Amino acid sequence: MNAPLAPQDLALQALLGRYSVGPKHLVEPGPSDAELRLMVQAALRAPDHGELLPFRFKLVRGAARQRMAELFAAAARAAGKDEAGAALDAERALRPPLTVAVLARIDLGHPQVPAHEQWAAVGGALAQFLTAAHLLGYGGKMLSGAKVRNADIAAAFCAPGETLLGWIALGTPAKRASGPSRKAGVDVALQDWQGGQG
Ligand SMILES: Cc1cc2nc3c(=O)[nH]c(=O)nc-3n(C[C@H](O)[C@H](O)[C@H](O)COP(=O)(O)O)c2cc1C
Repeated sequence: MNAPLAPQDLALQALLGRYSVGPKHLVEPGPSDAELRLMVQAALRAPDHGELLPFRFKLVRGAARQRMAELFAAAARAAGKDEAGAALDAERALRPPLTVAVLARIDLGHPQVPAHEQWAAVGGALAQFLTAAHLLGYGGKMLSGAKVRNADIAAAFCAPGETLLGWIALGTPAKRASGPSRKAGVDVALQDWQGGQG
């Protein structure tokens, strides 16, 4: 019999088992308000140089879902899609039990923290948010697409100076996700620095 896993091993096992779960595999319920606050607390534990908080999570709930669907449909038409394509895009706004818009607030003139460090903090926050969702038993996937650059959509979600990164689809996973294995990834991502160039 295997020795029981220590709590820290269980946490690591759960961490290594996080895969994105796409909207078509997400069912009700989505996370509660208390769980969402925990997920944002986890996001706030990401490294953030200068504690600039260069991100915001905006919940799309209630009547706002229909408004987002209308914006998605209009963006699809503006991009030259027919009515069937527009309906499909509108459906993307309505399908997940909960959608969370992710916004970046990058201070391009910050005297100590360059933009790339602020973007790193945004990515860290996103990863922590998704991992916390997974640890709470939910599935989710970060999605963007050309619509994040649609002027009407960007204006609807962003305050001045903000960038719309995309939307996290969240819900209960209808099936166990097992995503890409990335088995070779560690050998690519982990290297010794040889002391020379590059
Ligand atoms: C900012 C951002 C935007 C993304 N946009 C999309 C997208 O529009 N469509 C998509 O299929 N995956 C998108 N992805 C990738 C998925 O969220 C996911 O990371 C990828 O499918 C790998 O799956 P995994 O998280 O299980 O490793 C995006 C990821 C990030 C960080």
